[in-house]
Amino acid sequence: MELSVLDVLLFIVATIITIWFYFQNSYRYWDKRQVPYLKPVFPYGNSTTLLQKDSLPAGEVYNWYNELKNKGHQFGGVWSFSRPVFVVLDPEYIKDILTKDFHHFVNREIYCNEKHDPLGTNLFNIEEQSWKLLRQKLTPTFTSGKMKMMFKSIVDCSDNMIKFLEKKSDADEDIDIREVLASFTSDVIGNVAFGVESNSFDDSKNDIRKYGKEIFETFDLLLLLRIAAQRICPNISKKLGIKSMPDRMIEFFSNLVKTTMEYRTKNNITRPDFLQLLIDMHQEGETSEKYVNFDQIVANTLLFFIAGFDTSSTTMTFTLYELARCPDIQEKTRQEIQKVLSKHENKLTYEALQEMTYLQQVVDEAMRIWPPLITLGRICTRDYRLRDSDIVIEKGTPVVISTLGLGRDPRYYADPEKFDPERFSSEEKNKRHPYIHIPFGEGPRNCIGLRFGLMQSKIGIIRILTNFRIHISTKTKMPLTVDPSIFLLKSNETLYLKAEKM
Ligand code: HEM
Repeated sequence: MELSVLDVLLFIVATIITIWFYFQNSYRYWDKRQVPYLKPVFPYGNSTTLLQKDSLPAGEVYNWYNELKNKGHQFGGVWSFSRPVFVVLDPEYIKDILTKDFHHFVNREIYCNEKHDPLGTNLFNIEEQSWKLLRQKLTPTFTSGKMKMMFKSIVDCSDNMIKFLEKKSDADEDIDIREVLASFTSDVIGNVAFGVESNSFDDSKNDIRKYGKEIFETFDLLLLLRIAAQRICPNISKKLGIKSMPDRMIEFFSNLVKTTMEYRTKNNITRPDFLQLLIDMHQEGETSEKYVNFDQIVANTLLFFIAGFDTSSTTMTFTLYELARCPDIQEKTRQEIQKVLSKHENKLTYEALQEMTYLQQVVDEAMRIWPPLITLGRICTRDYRLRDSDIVIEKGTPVVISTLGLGRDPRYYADPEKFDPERFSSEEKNKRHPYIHIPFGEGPRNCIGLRFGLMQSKIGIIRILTNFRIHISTKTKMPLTVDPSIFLLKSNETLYLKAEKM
């Protein structure tokens, strides 16, 4: 049977009309459930940031937070394309979802395909029982004892950064501080996750740094299409078997782990790092409950690298930005550091770090304004009735929380743009709901690397502040603004600093 042009045209029109009806039906979802909502636009729903050039959807949740807040709501419904999404604003509801009723919200809605992409199946992505088991196995890797063991490696890695900054200071050159800190954290995580002694300051094109850049800084149309497909029909996109990263990247990291494992086993070498802890678990054998297989080792060392290096360098970048803008606070922080160090024979030790309480306030305040992960997400895994209401969040509904929105909400922080570490004194902290400041997430699925992330960020800041006075270069366009196009926080402007030797 031959089809005429008219048949084809009729088919296309019928398909468009069917899709349109499907979307319109979905756009009645929140109204039917008496949940306040933001008006959607066909076919994007409320994901209109996707319309912006070079834009991924990270910033949209912040916009949803503000729009719902301005209408006086504590929660609300939106649509990502045709898919209903639940946005939570109120800290007490956030506490229910992340902690108290966690068993209804165990998973994240992240693309994860165990069959086709074993290396994408890491702790961040996997679900339910598999997640629970792996989290139990990996938790002992992040105890304070293990952090103490890795402390010296991090301090040693910071030497190269200080040497680099000294050269820049002598030449009176501007410093792209984000790039410097990304090199430092890339060296640290390369060292503790893969056992590689890299120096990104001498060899800025080394492979670990190169792939790190690629993971976070490459915009790719395929990725954008995949996100759109996932949101409209997550089950179908899962079955397509697309991998989470390019084959050559997977191959590079698998080979790196394989070679290091073989070398250590053959030469009977052990090192104080994450990789060693995973190798030890692997060597316990399949019958042990601690056992992790080779793919799990690669997937999770890679995850530590991805989750650990950009988040920490972002924390340091924005802390230094605020300290450079506020010389008095910079001086106060330096004085505390020097006072504590003098009590510890001028040695930077794990114990000395724990005593620097003002530094912790400074980092908290920087993460309030600039949380490295601006959105937290969960997927409802069992129907859930919202406290004191008849509203039921149905199984399969994505739930999102804006850490950026909470941190900049004037209801919680007067003059939210102002950098003021006093907001995190114990007295001030006690006045606020604890779920307003959650830069590491909360509940059983919070950041497993919190201790490590804070430790390496503080070490970087201490090393810089004890060697240099920092200033904003005139080359920096101020004030910095948030780039909504990527998953992790970044500013639209490059932050250039000047470092003055002390
Ligand atoms: C300052 C640095 C860091 C920040 C701000 C940060 C922030 C976060 C946030 C917000 C989450 C999501 C939590 C939630 O959904 O409730 C997370 C999860 C995670 N982070 Fe971090 N992170 C940092 C450093 C690290 C480091 C250094 C590592 C590893 C070495 C790491 C590994 C992970 C992992 C594995 C998860 C997923 C946990 C799970 O699903 O069980 N993070 N992080």
